[in-house]
Amino acid sequence: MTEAANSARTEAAAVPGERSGSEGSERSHEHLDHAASPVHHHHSHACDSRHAHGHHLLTVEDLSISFRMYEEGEGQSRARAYLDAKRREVEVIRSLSISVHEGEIVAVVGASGSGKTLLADAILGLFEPNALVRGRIWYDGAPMDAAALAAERGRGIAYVPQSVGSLDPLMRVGRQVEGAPHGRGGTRRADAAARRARRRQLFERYGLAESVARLYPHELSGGMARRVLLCCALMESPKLIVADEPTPGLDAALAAKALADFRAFADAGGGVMLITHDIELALTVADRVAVFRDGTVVEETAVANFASPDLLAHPFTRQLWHALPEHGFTVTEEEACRQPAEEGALPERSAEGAAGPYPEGASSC
Ligand SMILES: Nc1ncnc2c1ncn2[C@@H]1O[C@H](COP(=O)(O)OP(=O)(O)OP(=O)(O)O)[C@@H](O)[C@H]1O
Ligand code: NI
Repeated sequence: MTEAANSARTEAAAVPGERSGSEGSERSHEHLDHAASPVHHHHSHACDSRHAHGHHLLTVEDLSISFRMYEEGEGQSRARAYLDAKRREVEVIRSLSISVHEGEIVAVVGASGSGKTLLADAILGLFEPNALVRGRIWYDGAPMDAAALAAERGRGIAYVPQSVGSLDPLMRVGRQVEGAPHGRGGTRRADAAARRARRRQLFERYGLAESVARLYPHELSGGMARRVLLCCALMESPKLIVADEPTPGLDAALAAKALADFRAFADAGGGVMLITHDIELALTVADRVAVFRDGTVVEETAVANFASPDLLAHPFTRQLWHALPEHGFTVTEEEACRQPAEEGALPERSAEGAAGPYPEGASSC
């Protein structure tokens, strides 16, 4: 993608609806510490033995993200205000490590609010003004700080954001997907034509009529907007795609198409981090699953290990296994609130009082 379109999209992506602030992106660079030397060949997780993976495209090590809440402590001495602010520091991601290799899809599954989008934000170099970020991130073998990550956004690392509000509201979606052409004169015209052809191909693949290219984002339905975001990511030749909940709003056929495209992208040597709350979906397409709970990865395991709960190491992952519809019953809230001490098989229960696929549910715990 060329500079203009990329920066347009980048700026848009820096203000994705809910809770981002563009001013925040620069502020916390110094907090992503890079003291250690690159250790990207180090494996501490279980790798998929079926899958002869290539090198690490992405390694996140010991990532922690906290938010400072500033409301308190005003009108007091600075020292007092500092202490109050410290006390109001809320850690949302803690000691998180995860990696994505060439050729694989790693699904990140976890309940709503467990920190999945924050992980994506950190990988894309998008930080809130009040965020404190610590840890190490390597992309394609190189240690990265926030600025370096932001520079890869839309280039080496494509992002399918969760919020459809991240499209540029002032640009027709066709141009937005195509991006501005590279080069000068004839080269530029050829590049523009090639981009248009590629965009048309993607629109056709995702059932977007050619007339959609002339629409502005606010004229799209939610599902159309999501397909446009997918087309944006697939337009480029990134090495890594970070897709945050890319399928809601798509019907089954379109969702399957999107997942098949991620699969093809990975099979061609790319890496995909597929963030989803839908573990069933994750199991159909991913090579490995990183199970998220309360801001950290409690287990990173091969999809094949979901064949039996005995192959799963963490009690929470086993609870997820038991909660899969094909295993006949779900976990009640009471069980969900129990501590990992009760590691054995959960007693069989009816679906009554089920807390959904995530044992902690919406958290009445
Ligand atoms: N700027 C912020 N200040 C304070 N807390 C924040 C901020 N941004 C996010 N959080 C908190 O961090 C937690 C994780 O949020 P995140 O969006 O990463 O969850 P998620 O796993 O992506 O959820 P979902 O599945 O609903 O998208 C939430 O509790 C959220 O309230
Ligand atoms: Ni999210």
